[in-house]
Amino acid sequence: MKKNILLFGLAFVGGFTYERYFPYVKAFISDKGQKNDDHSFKSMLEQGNYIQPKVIDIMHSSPDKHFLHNFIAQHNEALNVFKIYYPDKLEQKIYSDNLESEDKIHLHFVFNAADHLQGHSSIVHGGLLATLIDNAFGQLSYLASGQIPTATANLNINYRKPVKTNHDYMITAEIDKIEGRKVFLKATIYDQDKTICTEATGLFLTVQWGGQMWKNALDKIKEVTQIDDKIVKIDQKKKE
Ligand SMILES: CCCCCCCCCCCCCC(=O)SCCNC(=O)CCNC(=O)[C@H](O)C(C)(C)COP(=O)(O)OP(=O)(O)OC[C@H]1O[C@@H](n2cnc3c(N)ncnc32)[C@H](O)[C@@H]1OP(=O)(O)O
Repeated sequence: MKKNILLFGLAFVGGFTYERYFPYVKAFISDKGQKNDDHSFKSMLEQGNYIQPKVIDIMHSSPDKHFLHNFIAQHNEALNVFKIYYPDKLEQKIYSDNLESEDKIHLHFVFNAADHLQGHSSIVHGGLLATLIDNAFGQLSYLASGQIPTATANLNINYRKPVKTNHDYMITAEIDKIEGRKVFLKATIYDQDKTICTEATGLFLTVQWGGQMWKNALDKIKEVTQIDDKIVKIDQKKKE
């Protein structure tokens, strides 16, 4: 009888731990099923000490996926490359809730759209570019406003040159200014020769709704990071 209770207890704790942490641990160790891990901007970003935000990996593997992550997961063949980068210094600050207003918050987002996303033949649909820019702005404004959710109030896009399918492009998005609840942003899409293909500006306003799943994902990262820290400390003690 005691043995059965013990086994039941172990199964419960094991199941709970698996359910709670597995998606997040998996996100850290998996290759996220990317068809192509390489792209034209990789060495430039590595040299600039850019890294991929862990929260994005987590959204890919988490049941709380939002629209773009669902879209990518469900249409695995739509984007050959989908990678978001920001300065490595920024990551540590975000997870330690230590982001300061003078930190120059920006991100780079490399994408390569497959034929599935063409509008005209071999040209990426402008609506997809708007979506990618909108999402980049959403992420940046969320971080810049101290992890308060924001909503798109205004988005302006100038399509200067066609963006081709099956080619690598980089979106660079940055904060222009912040005035109270208003976050003003700007973005540019470059091709591999640094030619500007698309320019955008946006106004995002902080809102009371919609941010809980991102907050949960960030909290999970903090928990997993704390677990990692503890393992590192235990390993260090063993060596001493
Ligand atoms: C690393 C990553 C971490 C994860 C990150 C999370 C990623 C998430 C990514 C997902 C991203 C997905 C993103 C999405 O898809 S968000 C979904 C699409 N957007 C919406 O659904 C928003 C719909 N609109 C609204 O709900 C309201 O209109 C909002 C909330 C925007 C403002 O209504 P609210 O009642 O709150 O404010 P207010 O009207 O008193 O105005 C306040 C001030 O703002 C000024 N104003 C307002 N509108 C405009 C305008 N259009 N141009 C210029 N100015 C404008 C206004 O004049 C006033 O100025 P002032 O008189 O005070 O000077």
